[in-house]
Amino acid sequence: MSPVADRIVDIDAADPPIKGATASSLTSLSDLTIDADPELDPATPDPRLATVHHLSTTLDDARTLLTRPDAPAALISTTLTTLLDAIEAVRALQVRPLPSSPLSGSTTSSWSDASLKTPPSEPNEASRHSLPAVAPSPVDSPAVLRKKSCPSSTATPPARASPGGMRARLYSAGADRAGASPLGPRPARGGTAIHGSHQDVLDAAAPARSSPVGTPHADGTLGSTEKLRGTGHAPPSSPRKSTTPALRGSGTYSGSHLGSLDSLARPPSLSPFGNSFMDPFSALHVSRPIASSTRGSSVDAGSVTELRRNGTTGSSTSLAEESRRRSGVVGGNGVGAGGGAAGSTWGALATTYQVAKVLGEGSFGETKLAMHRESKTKVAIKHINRLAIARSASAQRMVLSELVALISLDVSHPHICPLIDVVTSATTIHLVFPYLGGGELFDWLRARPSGRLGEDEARVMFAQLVDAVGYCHDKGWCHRDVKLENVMLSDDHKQCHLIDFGFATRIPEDGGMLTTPLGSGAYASPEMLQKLPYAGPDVDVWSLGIVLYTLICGRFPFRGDSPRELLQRVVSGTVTFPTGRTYSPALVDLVHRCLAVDRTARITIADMRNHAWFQGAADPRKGPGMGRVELARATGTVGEWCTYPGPLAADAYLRWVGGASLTGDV
Ligand SMILES: Nc1ncnc2c1ncn2[C@@H]1O[C@H](COP(=O)(O)OP(=O)(O)OP(=O)(O)O)[C@@H](O)[C@H]1O
Repeated sequence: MSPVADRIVDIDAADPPIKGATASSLTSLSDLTIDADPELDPATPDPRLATVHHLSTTLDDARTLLTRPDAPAALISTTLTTLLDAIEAVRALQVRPLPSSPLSGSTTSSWSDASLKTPPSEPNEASRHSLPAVAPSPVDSPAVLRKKSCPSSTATPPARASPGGMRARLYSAGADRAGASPLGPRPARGGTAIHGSHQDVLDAAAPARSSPVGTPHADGTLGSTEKLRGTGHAPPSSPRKSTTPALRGSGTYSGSHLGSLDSLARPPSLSPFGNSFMDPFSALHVSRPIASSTRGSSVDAGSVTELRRNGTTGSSTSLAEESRRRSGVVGGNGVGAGGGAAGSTWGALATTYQVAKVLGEGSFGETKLAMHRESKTKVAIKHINRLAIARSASAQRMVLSELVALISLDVSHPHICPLIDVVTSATTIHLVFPYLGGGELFDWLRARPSGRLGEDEARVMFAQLVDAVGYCHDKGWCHRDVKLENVMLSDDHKQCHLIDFGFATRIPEDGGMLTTPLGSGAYASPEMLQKLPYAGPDVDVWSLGIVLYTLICGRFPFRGDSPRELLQRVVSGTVTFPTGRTYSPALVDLVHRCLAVDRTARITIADMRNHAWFQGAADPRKGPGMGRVELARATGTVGEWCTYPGPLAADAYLRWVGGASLTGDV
């Protein structure tokens, strides 16, 4: 069943349903029950539903494609283009949620301890009532469209223009069931193979690519982590990865390099792929497997900078510059073609958002702070350079994964940073997220004088993360890149939010196994490191164990001077805690259960929720800094409205959160 089939779409529920205008009168949408616009000829299919449905079927197709590790590059490219077009078409409908909604229950998973449940909704009530009125859309006249299931659709009709406002209330009717697939049945088998050549990067026998900031250092202090994907060469560089010094560099397994947390400042990354082994630009650059990269145990940050420079083609031209230079040349393989805003540059984006400073640089472009013009809400916009990804099926697959996963997961979990809008131009895909001002958990932890958290503090943070990951699993997705760098913090550092779903994939529902080794070195499970099959949730639990240990101890549990050494230590099953401090037995037990080498003996998320370490704790999601945004989402309010499709409801979402004191200049 498609996601739309699980959901009900009400368009201007203030209108009484018009009897008789049901599925039977909408021949091309025969399995829909539609209470239609009285102004609409009952015999005429409502193009809005077809547009929404087209997005649904496109998402289904994309989901299916992502289960095929061997999917042809051309098909990935076409699917991505089709999905972007479909999103753009729905976005053009200007469907908006209403400021109130008959809400279903919270979508967050429950903890065994009642005290760990989602906070009450009272504070949110006030914010709901303070919402500004939603301006009527010029698109449509009132109608109620209730959708029960989706037919096939091949075309994306244009939005129908008519006087009056069309407002949509979107809420989940069934997609939030635990384990229910918002995109239909789970794939029979197999994972998301990024790219053929990328599957061999985890050969533990291969010499490490050197970096001082890679993964666990020999003393276990925090270096940043290196993703275990791809061929290991650095793509064309840009001098900035993040505006804040942080350990996100081209990490390796170098371990003889000792240093304090402070001394291991993250060097500016030269790679749009940051710390990744994966090559998103395989067509642009000759693959350089890890084995051929510079080896050695440790180098300093400057050395790494040089190494990474040398690992590129030597071009210092940033992707953005290259894109600008070659504007209009994109689309060779279809990625640059199409899109509702294709042909323009950033015009469509500028209409809605005022883009400001660069926050950091991701794999395919910069992430920038911006302001939603109407609500004055701060957002973070991830700009994905279409030229850059057009050259690489693996890069397009990552973008496709992130889009499909985030739209599928919607915005209904308080600790997953939601995708709230997608704007497409000829040269760039803009993914819009709520702005999270607290930075990465990694940086925040490292900046603390002690470099670690006490158990009570860690429990609150970790519980949120476990809840987020468990939610993904319940929805049939595994993240596969859970790490401190992919957890963003709210302004007050009380709330954490999982980001970066580029490695996310569907969990095989038939007990099948995933086989693609992905992830980040320090957080990679034994089966990832050994290129063994895995179920999906098991690798996320391992990564959570690494996160928990690191939060408490201020260093990674495993370290090695090479992938082989790291692997040896990982599979040894020996986890030691720094001496001189005391740890509760429950904590030690939980860490050991998460880091069980045998993945079948590893604790599950469900059992983690019942674990003694969480018992009797205060609600991990109740923090003094929890703001209206989080409250709204925690109670399911905004999430329920905006549950499908995420980008569709961006405008209303931003209206909703707009009052949450995010009104400063950007
Ligand atoms: N919602 C957000 N609010 C504020 N800053 C953000 C947000 N999302 C991402 N950032 C920042 O933007 C930068 C790049 O973003 P992001 O990590 O999403 O890119 P990426 O392409 O996924 O990176 P990676 O190379 O790890 O795959 C990071 O430094 C991150 O701190």
